[in-house]
Amino acid sequence: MGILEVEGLKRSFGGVTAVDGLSMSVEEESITGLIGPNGSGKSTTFNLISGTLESDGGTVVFDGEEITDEKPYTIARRGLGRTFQQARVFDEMTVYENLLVVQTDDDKDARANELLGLIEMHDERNSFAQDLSGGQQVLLGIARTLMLDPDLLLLDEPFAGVNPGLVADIRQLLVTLVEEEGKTVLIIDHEMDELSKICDEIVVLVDGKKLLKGDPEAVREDEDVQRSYLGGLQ
Ligand SMILES: Nc1ncnc2c1ncn2[C@@H]1O[C@H](COP(=O)(O)OP(=O)(O)OP(=O)(O)O)[C@@H](O)[C@H]1O
Repeated sequence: MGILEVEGLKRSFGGVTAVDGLSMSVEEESITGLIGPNGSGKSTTFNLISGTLESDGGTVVFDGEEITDEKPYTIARRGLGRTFQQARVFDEMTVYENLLVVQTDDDKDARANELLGLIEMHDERNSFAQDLSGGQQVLLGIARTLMLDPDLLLLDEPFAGVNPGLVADIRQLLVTLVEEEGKTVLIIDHEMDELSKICDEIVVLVDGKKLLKGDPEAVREDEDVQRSYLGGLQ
C-alpha cells in the first residue's frame, strides 16, 4: 500500500467534470510526477487531496487512514503538506518571519534555522519576501510547508517561471528531502523533461482520469500519451 491511495475520486464544476473517477497511488519515499495537458484536473486533484475542495465521490487514504474531505488544517497536521501554483509567502515579512508565522508546537526557531540551511537562504533571512526572485519565493514556500515536518509534500508547479540555476536547486532540495529525510513528494509539472530528471514514477492525467502510470521512460514512449499531447510533450 502506498503512503497515498486515491480511489474513484470525483469533482465537477457545473457541467465540467474536472476529476473523473481518478485512482492512483504514491509510494512512500518516492518522487512521483503528475503530468497532463492544461485543464486535465491536476490542481483540482491536489485541492481534493489536501482538503481545500470537497469531493463529489471517492476516497483519499493517507498513511493508512481515510482523510477524504477533512479540513485542510487537519490534513496538514496529519503530515500532508502542499504548495500552490503561486508561492504563498507574505510579501511584507522577512524570510525568517515567513517561517516563524507557521503554527507548530515544535521549536520554531530551531526548525526555521535548519530549513534556512536546507534552502541555502541564511544570507537572505532578513530580506523581505517581496524582494526575492520567483525561484527563491518557491523555495521559501516549500520551506514554510516543511515547518510542519510533513511526510508527504504536494508541490504544484514548483519549477514554473524559475530560472534554470534555481530549478536545479529546487530539484536537489527535493532529492535531499526524499533521500535524507525519508519524505515523499508528489509534484505537478507540465514539462516531461523536468520531471524525468527526478521522478521515480509519473502519472499522466487526461480529462480527469489516469491515462497511465509508469517510469519516465515508459511514459515518454507510450503512444497514447503521445497522442493525448498531440506532440506537445517536450
Ligand atoms: N473553481 C472552479 N470553478 C469552475 N471550474 C473549475 C474550477 N477549478 C477548476 N475548474 C475547471 O476544471 C478543469 C480542471 O482544472 P484544473 O485547474 O484542475 O486543471 P489543471 O490540469 O491543473 O490545469 P493547468 O495545467 O492549466 O493548471 C478545467 O476545465 C477548469 O476550468
